[in-house]
Amino acid sequence: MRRRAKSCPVTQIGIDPTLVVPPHNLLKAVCPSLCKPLTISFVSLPSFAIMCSHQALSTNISLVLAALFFLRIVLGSISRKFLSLPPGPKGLPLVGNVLDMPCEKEWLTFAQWGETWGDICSVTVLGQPLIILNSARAARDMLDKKSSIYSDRPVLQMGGELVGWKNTMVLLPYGDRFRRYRRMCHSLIGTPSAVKRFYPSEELEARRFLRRVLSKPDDLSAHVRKTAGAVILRITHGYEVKETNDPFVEIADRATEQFSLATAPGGFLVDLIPALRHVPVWFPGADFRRKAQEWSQTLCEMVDGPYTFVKQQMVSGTALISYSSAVLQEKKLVFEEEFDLKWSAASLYSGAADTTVSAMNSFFLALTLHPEAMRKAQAEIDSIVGPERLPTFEDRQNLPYTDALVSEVFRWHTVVPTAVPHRAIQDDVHEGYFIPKGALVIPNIWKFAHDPEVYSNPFEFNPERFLRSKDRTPEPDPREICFGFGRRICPGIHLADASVFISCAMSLAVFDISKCIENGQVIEPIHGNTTGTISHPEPFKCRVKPRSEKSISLILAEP
Ligand code: HEM
Repeated sequence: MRRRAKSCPVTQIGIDPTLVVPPHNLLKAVCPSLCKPLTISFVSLPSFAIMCSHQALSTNISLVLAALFFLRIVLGSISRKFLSLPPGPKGLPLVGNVLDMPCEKEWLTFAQWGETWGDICSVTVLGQPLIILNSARAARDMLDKKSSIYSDRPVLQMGGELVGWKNTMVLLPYGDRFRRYRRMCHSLIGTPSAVKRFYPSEELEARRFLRRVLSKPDDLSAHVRKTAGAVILRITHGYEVKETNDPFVEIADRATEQFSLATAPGGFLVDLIPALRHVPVWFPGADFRRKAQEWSQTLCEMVDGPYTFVKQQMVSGTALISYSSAVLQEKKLVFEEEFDLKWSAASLYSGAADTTVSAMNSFFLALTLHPEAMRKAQAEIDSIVGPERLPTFEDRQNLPYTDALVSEVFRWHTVVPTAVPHRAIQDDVHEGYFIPKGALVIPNIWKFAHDPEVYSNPFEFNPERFLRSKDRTPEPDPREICFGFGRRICPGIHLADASVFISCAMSLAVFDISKCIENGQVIEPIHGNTTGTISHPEPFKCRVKPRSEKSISLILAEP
């Protein structure tokens, strides 16, 4: 209550054009009798203007405006006392809904709450309000249309503040630095046409992927991971990874693993008691401080190593075209610009690596489970591309089924099921609910992608849902939801889409994917989702073999 009163600039109720519920209706809803004086004041304003002389008019207008201003403050603060958070399960005194919070796959519990409490529901955990959105409409209304309010990120003491991940885009507070990172990303990878300059790198790395799979098909998931790292390091820093023990890939894998540990909910007491971050490193029991120092070191190595590499390549004139070299070649950077460039490039690396791995693994799982979809896509590729070459980006527009299959991969297995929480930068009133400053808003993307009102039989893998036919209009493109919302929407959306498309199309062209047979038994894979901000399909087995001799020669041919 005290927090609301302190940070409640009530005047914004009246002047914020993004509010869905007009202030008067809102006031009427909570306290009808309070609305009257306010309405009268507005109505009577024109009659003042007609009756009075110029000076008297301006004095009167000032008085009326001052009165209105005052009334709004008073009425607004009264009204907010009557407004409540969106509905949700009732919590306990002090700790709130701690015991209701799921330990894993929180998107399933959130979706159940949505069934009971509606598209916008809430819980409070140790005083922290969480607003859960269970429909894409609600997410667009709040996070897209009111993005000036809902674009901050939570403050994480261990991972963000102490280790330093708050300097990467995903945890960067909303503000000037955030806007600079986003501007840089936008100019380099923010549109499908900007991403085109990286098509040759994408195609090259996808070919290398095919070769790795051909030589060691049993290590499929390691190849998927290596390729994701290779693609993004090439694009961000023009760096070509080594086939084994690449130092940058290793350090990045270590840093991202430490990120997961550092940001795991409940992992560190300092996240609950922020004052602990001031405990000196030498203090007995302050293991978390020493761990934070060690992890911070790894993070800095991940950020500085590839950046130093690009700079050396620029000096020697051998730098490949990349996100970093494009900026560096424009001008000499001052300290702050250099900081922005290297941390935004590292943000892209950490944002890209694990997400595309998850999408590619679900592609292989989907084809293992749905050979009919694989055969349709292969027939399409065979007829359009022919047997003499591999598919390229130029073929995409002529491969509608393959394209629909990629869309279905994004929808069927939700890579980032609950996105990353958005944080309200100020108080808001949304659809009659009070959303306090600091509330975390969580879009349940998994639910949006499996909403039976939007996607028919949502648990089926069915690329046809995205194709137009006589008796079917295509279902909505999942890219509109799977990459998040508002000013925090994934900056890698076009790059991710390009990477996943080309790897899928090339793999379909040359490999058959099927269920494994062990000791005469068919191994039936199950589509399960791992818990975590980035969810992967549960490990599964599949068999990948070249479709023909011709496929082998295509894979081995030099580009
Ligand atoms: C299948 C692939 C991917 C999916 C499904 C995905 C999804 C997402 C989602 C849901 C968010 C949170 C958006 C929000 O808070 O509303 C996000 C953020 C982010 N993604 Fe991606 N992403 C993918 C690939 C990539 C790639 C390839 C890159 C880099 C090139 C990238 C970089 C980032 C960054 C830096 C953020 C943080 C943005 C911010 O906080 O402002 N992602 N992504």
